[in-house]
Amino acid sequence: MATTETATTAFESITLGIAGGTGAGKTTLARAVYKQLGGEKNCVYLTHDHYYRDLSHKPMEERSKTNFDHPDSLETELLVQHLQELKQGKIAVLPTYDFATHSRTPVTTMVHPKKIIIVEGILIFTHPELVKELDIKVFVDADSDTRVVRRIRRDTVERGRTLDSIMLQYETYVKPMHAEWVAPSKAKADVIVNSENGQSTNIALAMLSNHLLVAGGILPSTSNENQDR
Ligand SMILES: Nc1ncnc2c1ncn2[C@@H]1O[C@H](COP(=O)(O)OP(=O)(O)O)[C@@H](O)[C@H]1O
Ligand SMILES: Nc1ccn([C@@H]2O[C@H](COP(=O)(O)O)[C@@H](O)[C@H]2O)c(=O)n1
Repeated sequence: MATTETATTAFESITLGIAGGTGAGKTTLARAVYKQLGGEKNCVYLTHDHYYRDLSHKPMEERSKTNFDHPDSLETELLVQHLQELKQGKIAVLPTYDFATHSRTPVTTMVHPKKIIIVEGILIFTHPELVKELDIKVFVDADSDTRVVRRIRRDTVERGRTLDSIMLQYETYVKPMHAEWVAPSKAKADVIVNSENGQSTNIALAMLSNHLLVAGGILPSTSNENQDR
């Protein structure tokens, strides 16, 4: 049957949301899926981390005492706007963020719409408007001891933090906000991945990649369910 395309036809894309506590392995899984699906050829990668509110107008001491684990610390409405623009086939201009200074950088990234949009962040399942935009929701789970050890390693190496500051921030904000916001948001997930277990992560990667390649129209379905009889 012939189809009629109009200028208002929505761009067909499928969105994958990856949530989970700090250090759970969200970025690792999201990057692996992105790579497996052909990288920038087929995918856009959006990290909620780049939407932290800019604190450059505040003194440094005040900035570092901010609760970055509460949903209000992020400009999620801008992420939703970008997601909607991409789904409508429009270009989106994304912010970037500097964890060392707790501020947005002057650099923006222009991204073109792609068939697969990957969105990742600790709090992405806590915002109803964002949840509505996600077709597949994955929660990456790991024990809190595992996550805190991973975070210490990462934040000292990549985010310019001291051990004392990481521990203080963890006790004051990260742990209580995880219990209040992140852990309950697991109920929104379609799939829960156990990142303590390498095999679980590998299986999830293979299943998600296969599903997205077909659902995103990159590979034809091998199922004969829909064939004419
Ligand atoms: N399944 C895993 N097994 C072992 N280490 C992992 C696993 N997933 C992530 N890591 C390591 O833990 C650290 C934090 O992972 P990351 O993906 O950045 O977590 P998140 O984005 O959830 O904060 C990284 O150093 C990463 O290499
Ligand atoms: N200026 C900031 C902003 C955020 N954080 C912490 O980042 C964590 C989320 O990132 P993950 O990659 O770990 O998921 C979150 O727990 C915030 O505490 C920060 O330290 N400084």
